[in-house]
Amino acid sequence: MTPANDAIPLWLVSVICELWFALSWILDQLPKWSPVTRETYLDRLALRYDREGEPSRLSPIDFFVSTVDPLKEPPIITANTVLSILAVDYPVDRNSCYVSDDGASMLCFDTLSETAEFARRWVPFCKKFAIEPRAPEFYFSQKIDYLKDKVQPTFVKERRAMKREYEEFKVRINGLVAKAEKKPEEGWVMQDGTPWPGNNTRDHPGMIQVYLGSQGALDVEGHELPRLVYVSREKRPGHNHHKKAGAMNALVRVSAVLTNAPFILNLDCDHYVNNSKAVREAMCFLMDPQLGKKLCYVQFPQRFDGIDLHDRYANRNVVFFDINMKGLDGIQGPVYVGTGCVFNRQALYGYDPPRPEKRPKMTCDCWPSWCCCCCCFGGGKHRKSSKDKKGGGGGDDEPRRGLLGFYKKRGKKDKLGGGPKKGSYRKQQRGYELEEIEEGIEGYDELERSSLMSQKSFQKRFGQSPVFIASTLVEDGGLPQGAAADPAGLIKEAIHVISCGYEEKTEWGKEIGWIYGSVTEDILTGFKMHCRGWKSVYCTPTRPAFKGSAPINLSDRLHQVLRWALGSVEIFMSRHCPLWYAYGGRLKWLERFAYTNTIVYPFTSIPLIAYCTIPAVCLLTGKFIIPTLNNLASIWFIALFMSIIATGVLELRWSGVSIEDWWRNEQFWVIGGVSAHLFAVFQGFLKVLGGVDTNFTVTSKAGADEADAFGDLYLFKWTTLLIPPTTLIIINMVGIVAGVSDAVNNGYGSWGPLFGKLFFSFWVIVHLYPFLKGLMGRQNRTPTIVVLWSVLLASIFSLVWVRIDPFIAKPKGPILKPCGVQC
Ligand SMILES: O=c1ccn([C@@H]2O[C@H](COP(=O)(O)OP(=O)(O)O[C@H]3O[C@H](CO)[C@@H](O)[C@H](O)[C@H]3O)[C@@H](O)[C@H]2O)c(=O)[nH]1
Ligand SMILES: [Mn+2]
Repeated sequence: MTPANDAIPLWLVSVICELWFALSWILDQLPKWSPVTRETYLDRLALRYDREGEPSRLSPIDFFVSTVDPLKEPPIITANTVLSILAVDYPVDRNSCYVSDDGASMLCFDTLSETAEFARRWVPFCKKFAIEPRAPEFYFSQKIDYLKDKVQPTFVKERRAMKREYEEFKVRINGLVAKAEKKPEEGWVMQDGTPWPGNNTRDHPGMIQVYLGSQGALDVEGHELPRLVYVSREKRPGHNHHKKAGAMNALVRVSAVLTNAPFILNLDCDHYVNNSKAVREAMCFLMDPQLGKKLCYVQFPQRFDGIDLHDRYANRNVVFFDINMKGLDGIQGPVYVGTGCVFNRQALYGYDPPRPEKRPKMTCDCWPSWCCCCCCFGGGKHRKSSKDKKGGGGGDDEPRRGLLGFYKKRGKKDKLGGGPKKGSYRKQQRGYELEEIEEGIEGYDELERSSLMSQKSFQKRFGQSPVFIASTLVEDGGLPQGAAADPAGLIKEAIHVISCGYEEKTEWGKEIGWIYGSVTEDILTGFKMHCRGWKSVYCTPTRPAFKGSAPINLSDRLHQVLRWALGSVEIFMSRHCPLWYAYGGRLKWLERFAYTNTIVYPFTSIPLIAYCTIPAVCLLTGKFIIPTLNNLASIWFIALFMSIIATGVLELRWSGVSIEDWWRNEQFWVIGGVSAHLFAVFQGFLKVLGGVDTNFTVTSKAGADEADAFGDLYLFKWTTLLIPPTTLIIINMVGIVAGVSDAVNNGYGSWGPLFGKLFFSFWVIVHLYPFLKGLMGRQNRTPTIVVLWSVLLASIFSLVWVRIDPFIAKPKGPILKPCGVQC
């Protein structure tokens, strides 16, 4: 409201930018108002479902691992992930591992055979000595005293032997990799002499191979091992395969036919199980008799190995994982981030969560829930988290009500009455009554379900597989009666459900399974579930449940961020945009805010670019956007500034995020903002506005599957990505030089205002500093072209400003230019 009269256009631009920043700040801030930290009690879970000497009643789980390109995703990494899964601390007959190979590579296939063989020794070793993590590569490379807490006398000897065997295993895998480097003329041939069906990776039949499991090999000590299944879905030219989302949906169907566990744990091929109790952690929520029924998934934070000490490009993303996600957990639940997530199979099938009975509400529905938050301001956080800690009822402020509707309930044996009477569940008495009521409506529930959905409508929804459809109706997961008796028939059906025509005219990818239409299929998939009213839970065990790898070089990182941002823009322009999708549904307001934030953030790149340019323009033209303030305005200004700092400090305090991590996050917000996000906005618009040739579409998709992400296209991409930030750095540096030399020439009087301007330029440069380091430092192929382009752009830009000076109304007297010449 206090325009800088001599620089109205600049002032206007900055006010517009500020308005957008304010809006996006609100979108980011509101969903963080009731953060939740959860605690689990594994011993109580065991008391209830997994007692010594009794058969375990823990729910079965199917692990999904996705891989696409054995050259970019090294087989030894995938093998480690698989080994860590086979060795988790969970009943073996309730654990299966499905590996999806979108690259149809025999290398991956052979690697899994070797891995299955090695698992026969690795798994009993892990279980015997309770080692962590159970991915051999990472276990053996730990720099800790491995004798600590280990009492068995044979440990040292067996560890040494195991290490040697792992080295041998690695040699074998490396041998396979070396062999795979050159494809023979006549294509690959399998060990038994038959040609590999996946020789043409774009045109091949579906392939399935089952290893281990009850009918397969036992471990060296004679115990059963979890089942391991290799799956490569059918690929034919002319079919859209929908990248990872398509691969996941194929696995959903295969696993339904072969094992049909009620829960599904999804991992990227590079994310191994770092905490062998991870599944149990998730079950603390999913098998909770009350909370569990409402949960679509339990998400774990993504943690990473092998990131540079200072995490230059904010790969760890701690601000997101330790602040935003915990905030969301207090509303309707964290977003799904693509890996490290345990799903409720029913939620993937597009069913609604159990519907609460209608009953008079005490509060008016028309008020968004954050109004209620305000009322219990202060106590909110603590009340909520302490409730959650009890494990019962969860952080759930809805009245507890009976169940009606489609939700598949746990079998009778799991009912509360059968469990221990004391301990974990505070709402036990209450829960028991409810369970009895549910018992009463159980039969009705089933009837209602089958009458609502005739066989026909089932087929329209799930596709033409009677076996699959039957599996969706099995209480408590597991195979339909009699199905298990015919393994050959099951495999045949499994091949059927991964054929590429299977999803035609069904709801797959539209309403059920992983949702298609965005390269960030994860956000979309989770969003759909939250819209249906499901809740999710964020589980953060002290020992990270899963660990993965992240791109630590600048161009790869920018490329990754570009894909995420592009995915968001795609959602923004689709029918699923959180701004207008599913009103009147059961998506909570603040959750909608958070999703809106996740998809509009790339647009912040535009004001950000303006904001990074303004300081340089100020320095070059001698104008300034901040007018001389009166007292009241200064108080407002300072108060706003202090409140922002205060929220920041509070956030860091409750989340435990360090100042350094926070600062990296700020820096990368600017770096990504002025490069990748900007490109994403343009690519997104070009894509939607239709005038885009198919080539361009391929480019944006290639980012998601890494497989085609090389060659000139890739090179071109990262060079362009680097140009805007480089240009910004250079014009700001030029601006600083110009400003200082101007002040030097004009004497001491002009130093005062200069400091203000210099401050803003420094702000830009310190934010872009990691980028500058990445550009300069140890890069082998120095991107000369980028530097040239940027210098060129920056000098043209500066010259234009100096010459035209649109913000200077009428120069009185000679003005000193950066060149130092009076003109
Ligand atoms: O056609 C494809 C393409 C990719 N993938 C798999 O998808 C996963 C993720 O790919 P990656 O290149 O590692 O992407 P990131 O950016 O590291 O992944 C994050 O972001 C993705 C969404 O953009 C999510 O799918 C991931 O789960 C999430 O970890 C990998 O396991 C791939 O093998 C496939 O299975 N089929
Ligand atoms: Mn990844």
